[in-house]
Amino acid sequence: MRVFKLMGVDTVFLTNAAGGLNQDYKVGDVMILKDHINMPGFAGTNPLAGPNDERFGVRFPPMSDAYDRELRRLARAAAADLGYDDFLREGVYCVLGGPAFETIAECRMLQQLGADAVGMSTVHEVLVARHSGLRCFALSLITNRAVMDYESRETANHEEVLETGRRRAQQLQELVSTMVARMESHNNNNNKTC
Ligand SMILES: O=P(O)(O)O[C@H]1O[C@H](CO)[C@@H](O)[C@H]1O
Ligand SMILES: Nc1nc2[nH]cnc2c(=O)[nH]1
Repeated sequence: MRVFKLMGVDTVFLTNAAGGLNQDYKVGDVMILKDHINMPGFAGTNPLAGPNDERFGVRFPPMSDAYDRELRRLARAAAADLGYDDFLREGVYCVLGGPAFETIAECRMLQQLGADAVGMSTVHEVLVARHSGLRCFALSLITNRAVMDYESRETANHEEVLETGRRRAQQLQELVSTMVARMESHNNNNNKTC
């Protein structure tokens, strides 16, 4: 993220595969991140720990505005125009350290804490990006449903994650490229009026 910042990048798009905790979510849904829970951060694991590099940002950066409101609005509009409303969601992503998938008790706890999806990435990058003042937009593909029921015979597995990723890849590409095209056209129009 810091190299991007030094290269003059101002906005980053992040994507991940995640397990669905929200009982309304289905495998194949695409969730716009509106917020996150940084579980490793509760135990002091944060990429911003250690001496602050003032060239990039302040010691105590806010995170209540981590996921850009305007880009989320743009994503909802682009998804509606592409006919993706049926599988578009907006919710809270919780990061855990991995690499093991969650226990049933952990999934139940995360759901009660307000998380809609659980994964192992993205939040570290967002913390560093926001510290540097980059605008962030992130999407989770719900690749599997978190196992929440002691009667269930299902288990999370990486093959299902990869398979769901392959199934939605083209639509995710379409969503991101439509957003980027609209951002470019917006920027060009603004430059003309300046
Ligand atoms: O977060 P990404 O890398 O998209 O992938 C998620 O899916 C993988 C597990 O199947 C883990 O790598 C987890 O972090
Ligand atoms: N932690 C976690 N990461 C995932 N990545 C894809 N699915 C999952 C999941 O169920 N849990």
